Amino acid sequence: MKQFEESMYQLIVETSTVLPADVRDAIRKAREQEDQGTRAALALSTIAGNIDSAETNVSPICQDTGMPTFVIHTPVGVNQLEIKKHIKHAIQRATADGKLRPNSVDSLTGANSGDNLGAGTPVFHFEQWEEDQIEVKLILKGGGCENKNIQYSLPMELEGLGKAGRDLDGIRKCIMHAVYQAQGQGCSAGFIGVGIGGDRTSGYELAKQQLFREVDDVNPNEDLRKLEEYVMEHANQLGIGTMGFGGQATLLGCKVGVMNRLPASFFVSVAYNCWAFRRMGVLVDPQTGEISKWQYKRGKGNAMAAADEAAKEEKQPEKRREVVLQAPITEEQIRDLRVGDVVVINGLMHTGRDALHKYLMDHDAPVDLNGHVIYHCGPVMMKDEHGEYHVKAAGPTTSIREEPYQGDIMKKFGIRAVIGKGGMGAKTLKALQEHGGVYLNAIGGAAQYYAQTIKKVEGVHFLEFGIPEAMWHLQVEGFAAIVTMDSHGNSLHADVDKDSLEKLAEFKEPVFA
Ligand SMILES: O=C(O)C[C@H](O)C(=O)O
Ligand code: SF4
Repeated sequence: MKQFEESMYQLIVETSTVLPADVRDAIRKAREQEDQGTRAALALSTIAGNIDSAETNVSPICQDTGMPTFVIHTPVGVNQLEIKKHIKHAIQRATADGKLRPNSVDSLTGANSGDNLGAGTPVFHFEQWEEDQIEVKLILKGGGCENKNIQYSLPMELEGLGKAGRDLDGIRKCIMHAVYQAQGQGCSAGFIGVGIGGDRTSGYELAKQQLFREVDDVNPNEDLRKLEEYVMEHANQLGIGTMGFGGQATLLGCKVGVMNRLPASFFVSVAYNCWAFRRMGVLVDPQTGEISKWQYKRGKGNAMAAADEAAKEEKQPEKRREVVLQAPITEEQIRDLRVGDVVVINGLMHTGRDALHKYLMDHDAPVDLNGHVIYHCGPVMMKDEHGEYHVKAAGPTTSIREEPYQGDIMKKFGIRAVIGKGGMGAKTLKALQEHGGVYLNAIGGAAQYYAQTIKKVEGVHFLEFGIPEAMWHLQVEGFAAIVTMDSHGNSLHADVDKDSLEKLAEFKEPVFA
């Protein structure tokens, strides 16, 4: 079955680098709804360009290639142990080739296995079926959107929505709340899978299974069909928008499944997936190991940027202030920036995420950070034959995880700008004001777009933290991001959160009585 391993390799590469047609169509529709020149439209056009680049470069759409999760149906008699072995080899190969980021981390020591294999990774779900082909479906769901999954236990009281009971209307409220609480942190506009019932484990599994449904399929259960339609219409009125920048498109898909529960339990489990909704499937001939059919309409050759050009001709984008900065940056330059400005960075920036922030709290930095820029990013890197590193994908990670550390670290080292996505909280906002700092929101998932701005990897520290967590020193040119938190106490994230909570409260009255 040598060919089977090759087929699995193809499936993994396609899933990581080519967004399927139904997802592309949903993103296209979202773009049509946004007014040109708004922050949301700008973000969506970057996303569209990024989707095209990933396909052209055969490189990851987003640097977080997620938890590889395989759902496999086999004819009776097929050896499932062999299948697992071949898939594991294919995963190792795809990781070595820079199509997957090494993402399997020891939960106690923090050690990265380096090849995406380890206890519990990848995830396999096997089922037998009566068909004569093997079906393998794969989803690569990143950590940022995984963190926005949520499970409700009914009855309960929900922020903005009041009591949610054990009925269809209570479920409706949970789903609306799930979209609200994700804000832009899971790289909205997103897709949700909802599982009603089960226990805590099977409920989440059911929610994830829904993500394998096509975006435009119709739920055969009449109640659930109505619920899905309601959510699609009303969640998009919350005004969260792409990347939480505000706007019309917040949710691109909602799929709901139901299963039985215990009398005492009533769970509503929601799996949130970012716009970089990477899932694909294949049918494989068990004799030859070759792919006989792709299970979703593929996105290959279905360019996103063409729509962009058409849109540009219609309306002229609104002008916004653009400020070019190069580190070291002065406090005066930072105090001049306001929410809404576009900052273009040239020169040096340093990556840092969870492990580095924790480390810097009680250690010195290995390089001078005074006036410098920290980028919340865990890139995909490849080393060439001369030992030099090259960036394969490098979008931002969710910044809020650094909330306990960020303000202190900026003050301690004189850092002037932090780049990430999803925004930060009150503690950081206060520190930006006191110290003279700025938060720049990059477009989550646009890993190819940002990789192209990185001209050279100057060096690296803390490689022992693993590739994503290491501190990479990068030379960039034309790295653009939007000021969403400034040194005057303004936060776009706080504003959007407040406005969307008010809108959420408008959906308090019962709909499905
Ligand atoms: O781990 C990453 O690079 C990104 C992560 O998926 C996130 O959304 O924060
Ligand atoms: S960075 Fe955004 S697009 Fe990438 S996996 Fe995380 S949530 Fe998804």
